[in-house]
Order: sequence, then C-alpha cells, then structure tokens
Amino acid sequence: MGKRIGILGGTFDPPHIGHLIIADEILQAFRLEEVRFMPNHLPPHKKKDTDSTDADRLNMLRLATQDHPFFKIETIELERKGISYTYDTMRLLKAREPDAEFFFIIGADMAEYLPKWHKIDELVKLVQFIVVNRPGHRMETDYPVKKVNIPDISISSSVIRAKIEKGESVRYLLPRPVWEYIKEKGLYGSR
Ligand SMILES: Nc1ncnc2c1ncn2[C@@H]1O[C@H](COP(=O)(O)OP(=O)(O)OP(=O)(O)O)[C@@H](O)[C@H]1O
Ligand SMILES: O=C(O)c1ccc[n+]([C@@H]2O[C@H](COP(=O)([O-])O)[C@@H](O)[C@H]2O)c1
Repeated sequence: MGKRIGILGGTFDPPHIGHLIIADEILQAFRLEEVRFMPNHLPPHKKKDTDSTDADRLNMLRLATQDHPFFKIETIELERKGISYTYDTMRLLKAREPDAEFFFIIGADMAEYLPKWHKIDELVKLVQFIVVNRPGHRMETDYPVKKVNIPDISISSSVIRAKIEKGESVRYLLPRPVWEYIKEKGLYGSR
C-alpha cells in the first residue's frame, strides 16, 4: 500500500492557526502519514494584492509547521511559477509518487467554488477531496468529496491582515514565530 498523503493547498498569506487545526484534524481522521502544506505561486481565482513575497509566505509556513513531526511543506507550485492549477500540480505529484494516495483538503468556501476549478472532472479522479466546514459556507457539492466536521474556526488570512493594518491584536490567531516574522519584516502594514 502506498503512502497516504494529505495536501493542504493555499495562499497562506499569512498561515494561521485555522490551517494548523484543519491539518491536524484530517491527519487523525484519515490516518494520514503526513500533511503537506502547499503554497501556490499565482492562485487561479484571486488577485494577490499584499506586500508579502513567495519567500515570505514559505518562511512563515516553515515557522508555522516546524514543531509538528507529520507536517511537511510542498514547494512544487512555487518552483513551477505561473498560475497554480491544482490539476497540473497533482498530475506532476502523481507522476513523481505513483504509489501514493493523495487527499486534497479544502474549506467549504472552496467546495462551493469547485465547479469553476480547472479540469475539475479529471482532478476528482486523481485525488480524494476532503471538505471541512467553514463558518458562512455550505459544504454542499455534487462532486465526490468526503465531508469532515471540525470545530468551527472563524479565522481567515484576510481578516488577520485587516486587523494588523488597523493595529489590532492578532496574538492568538497566528503561531507566535509567524507573528514575530511579520513584525520583523513589517508585513501587512505592521509598522
Ligand atoms: N477558518 C477556516 N475554516 C475552514 N477552512 C479554512 C479556514 N481557513 C482557511 N481554510 C481553508 O484552507 C485552505 C487555504 O486557505 P488560504 O490560505 O486561502 O487562507 P484563507 O484564510 O482562506 O485566506 P483569505 O482570507 O485570504 O482568503 C483553503 O482550502 C481554505 O478554504
Ligand atoms: O485549480 C484550480 O482551478 C483552483 C481554483 C481555486 C483554488 N485552487 C487551489 O485551492 C487551494 C485553496 O485556495 P485558496 O485560495 O483558498 O488558498 C489552493 O491550493 C489553490 O491553488 C485551485
């Protein structure tokens, strides 16, 4: 039997404790051997309008995941450049690791959007999608996904950026080393 690998794709601008909770819940629920956090280069569906670089997002992800033995980082989309279509990525990962079983983890906001994903009909044959609940979104989709209920997390990267910009506390929304990094680099208007 091949390795059971979870992939949590995202923009991670910045990574927050919601991402860590999701990965940990799914790691256990599906008895995965690892969860790879996979930062995209150019997200297919949203414009990047923040001051962080690819290197910043990768550094923050390293800091966020460093103390969990089964959390890894997949840099394939950063290396490939261009628009990070998940179908293209998963084709490449499957070719590299033909025996592995891939579980692609998404929040309910992304499940609503699945019909618009690039080559979604082929992608659902390559990976098992796992959808987790997210406040304000429905988990309903016609695609063959596994739905998992986790504790509701009302945290998003965009709300964190807005709070930082306004000078409000984000102390418990991010791992401490990520917050230290943001302050040191002056990201998201933190200076
Ligand atoms: N609080 C949350 N609850 C459930 N899923 C989440 C949550 N935060 C992020 N996710 C999921 O994690 C993945 C990566 O998310 P992403 O890096 O875009 O963070 P985000 O908080 O959604 O960012 P933004 O607010 O900028 O859209 C996506 O599949 C997203 O649906
Ligand atoms: O391939 C697509 O068409 C596609 C459309 C929307 C989102 N995705 C991927 O879904 C993951 C979550 O996206 P996001 O924006 O919530 O970070 C991330 O890996 C994106 O690249 C992929």
